[in-house]
Amino acid sequence: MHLPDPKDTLYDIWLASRSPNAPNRVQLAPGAQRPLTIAKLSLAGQIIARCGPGFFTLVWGLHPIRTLIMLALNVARGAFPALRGYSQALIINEVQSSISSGSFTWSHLLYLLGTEFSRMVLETAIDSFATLNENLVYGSARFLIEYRQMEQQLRLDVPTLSDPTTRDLLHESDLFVRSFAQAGIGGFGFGLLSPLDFVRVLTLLSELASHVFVLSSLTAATPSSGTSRTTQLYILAFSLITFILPHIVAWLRCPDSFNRYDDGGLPYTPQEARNAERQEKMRNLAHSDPYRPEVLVWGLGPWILQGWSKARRAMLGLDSEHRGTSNFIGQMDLVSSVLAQINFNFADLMMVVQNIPLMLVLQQSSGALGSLALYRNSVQQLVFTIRQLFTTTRMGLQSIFLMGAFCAAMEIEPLLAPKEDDLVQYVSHERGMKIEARNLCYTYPGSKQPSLSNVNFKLEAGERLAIVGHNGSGKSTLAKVLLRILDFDSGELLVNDVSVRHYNPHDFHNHVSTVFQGFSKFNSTLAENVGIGFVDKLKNTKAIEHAVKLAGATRIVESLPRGLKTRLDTAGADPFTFPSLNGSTENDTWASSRSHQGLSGGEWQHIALSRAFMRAHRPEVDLLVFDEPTSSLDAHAQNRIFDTIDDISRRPSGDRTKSVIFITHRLSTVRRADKVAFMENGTIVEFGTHQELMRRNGPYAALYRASV
Ligand SMILES: Nc1ncnc2c1ncn2[C@@H]1O[C@H](COP(=O)(O)OP(=O)(O)OP(=O)(O)O)[C@@H](O)[C@H]1O
Repeated sequence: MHLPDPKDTLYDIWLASRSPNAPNRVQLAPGAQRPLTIAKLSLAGQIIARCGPGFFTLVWGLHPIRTLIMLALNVARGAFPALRGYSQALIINEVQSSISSGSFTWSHLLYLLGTEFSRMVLETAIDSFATLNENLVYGSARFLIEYRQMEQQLRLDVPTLSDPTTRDLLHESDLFVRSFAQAGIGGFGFGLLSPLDFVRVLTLLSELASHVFVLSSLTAATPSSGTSRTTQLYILAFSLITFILPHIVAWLRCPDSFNRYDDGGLPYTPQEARNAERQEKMRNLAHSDPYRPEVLVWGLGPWILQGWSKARRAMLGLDSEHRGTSNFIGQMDLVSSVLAQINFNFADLMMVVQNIPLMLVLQQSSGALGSLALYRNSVQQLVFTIRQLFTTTRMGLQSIFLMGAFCAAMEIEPLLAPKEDDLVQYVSHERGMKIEARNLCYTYPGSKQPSLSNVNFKLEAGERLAIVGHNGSGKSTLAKVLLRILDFDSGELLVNDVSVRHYNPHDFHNHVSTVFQGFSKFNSTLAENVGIGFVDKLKNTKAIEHAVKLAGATRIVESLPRGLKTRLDTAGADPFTFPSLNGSTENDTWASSRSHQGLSGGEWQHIALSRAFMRAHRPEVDLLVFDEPTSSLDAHAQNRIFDTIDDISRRPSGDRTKSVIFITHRLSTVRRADKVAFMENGTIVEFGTHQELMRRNGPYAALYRASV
């Protein structure tokens, strides 16, 4: 049993909360409910102690007065149902006694109804004000939490996000954020309880207290009846038991239905998590446009439907296939249905028994009908409130763990960010970036084979390096390591004679420009697709036109119906529509959808190159990395791109100002490089000028001869 240690971080505590109870069970799926054990309660206590005060101060600081009003009104709201019942019972009692005494008048009845109506108006007014006030407090808190989450998400780098445990942490942190989405709007969002919903607990407690008060005053109503206090207590206890018993029997039949969130929205067991994942995967395959051609060509429809329906049926508990296959399970079904019937009959019986204390109350309160109705209503409400409190507390416990995940996620530091003491400011080199790799090794998380092993090379400032090699030899991985997208496991990478790990990646990225092999295609305008290469100039049409010209894409732009403003159709490659970054007023989706335009693979490559050229020519950029920049371009376009890269990376006088690395399978372009690195099995096996390597007559020479 893990008990928190003062040295444990929030992350450790969150991690411990996910460990299963029994040693042979698997780790709880992200979002799965923690079992109710002493150890887990102790962890929950630690989370509250560590991140509760900070969190609540944060939310409290948004609207202190409104939050106070919200708390007070939620206590008051709790008394409303009992008050309502009480007031309506009084009316019935008065009408009953006036009829029996012969003094009934319609005007008196109207007066009573008028009083009740005024009470209702007042209650509604308070309720509306409370809701308005609450929405404001909730809205601000929701924004703050979502903002913090977005801010942190954007700080995190690829290695941090590749860690499976970090991904689980962020998943739970996201559930916490989602719990705010519907907080306060009738019920708990996604079956989750946000910390703001804790005011509901106040309401429930106050509701509970008011029902108990009404009930005790009813049973103690007529001392003249001669019933002792003990008997009155017995009556109350008896009626409570008769109302609670059916719930207990139902719980014995199916404890899970009481334990879990009742919207079925969250996975509970690892099996459910797997089903949820499969269901989602199949749904995406069915709905997503980019997969459509292959779904059709390979005839995947039935397979998708079958996979989805199996997972979905299991999620919805409709999996009769499993139930029908085994005799034992069949028998269990029979037992279960008999139990259900017994439970049903039992509930019927209880309805009869529940009337016994009612009769006693009726006898005590001189046969007042209002009291009878009030009594019955109060007991029902009381049981309902107790059950709600139980569910809320259970959900509350889970929300504490999710809050722990959120707070722990906020503390994650990006893996590539250097510690403050190690930080070195990047200083530009006049001739470009100088790079030296010493025994670089890297294995992707979860992979057994290293993708880079003992990579050694040296690139002087201003030099051009071509990286070539067979598929899967590690070229793109090396490019990502050099670009500080990925870290390396061992070895050294010196940039301008300083270990690259000392640079802040954000600072370092200001000095590079690149085209990735799998560059992004945004479902947005052409201008935005290019402009995001240098966000500062996103609204600068001239800068975008210049970049487009450098990439030789002017003809493409001119051929489009709305030029730079044409929305590029990615055929769903981008799952979400790229938001209008430049605050464009083009909000007529219908009109813009008419001007959607698809591009060919080569045209898209021109757009990606334009994006890189948005900043490539800037003086602060010291390194250009192109991963297969011309793989889809014709020979003329390819030559023009390499000429442009050449122009950009030197002054008019001819002096080099930028280092260039390009990865290519088109070996005819390699002659443009000063050095060639030939990669095999994750390492550089040959390094030198094209002529040197040809003279060596090794694997590079063989590949060159085969391809040219
Ligand atoms: N995200 C990943 N996770 C695990 N392994 C990966 C990942 N990406 C690449 N690899 C593996 O790393 C190795 C090198 O891949 P890389 O993409 O660097 O090769 P490449 O030389 O660029 O290939 P190509 O010429 O086909 O583009 C391959 O064996 C590949 O399977």
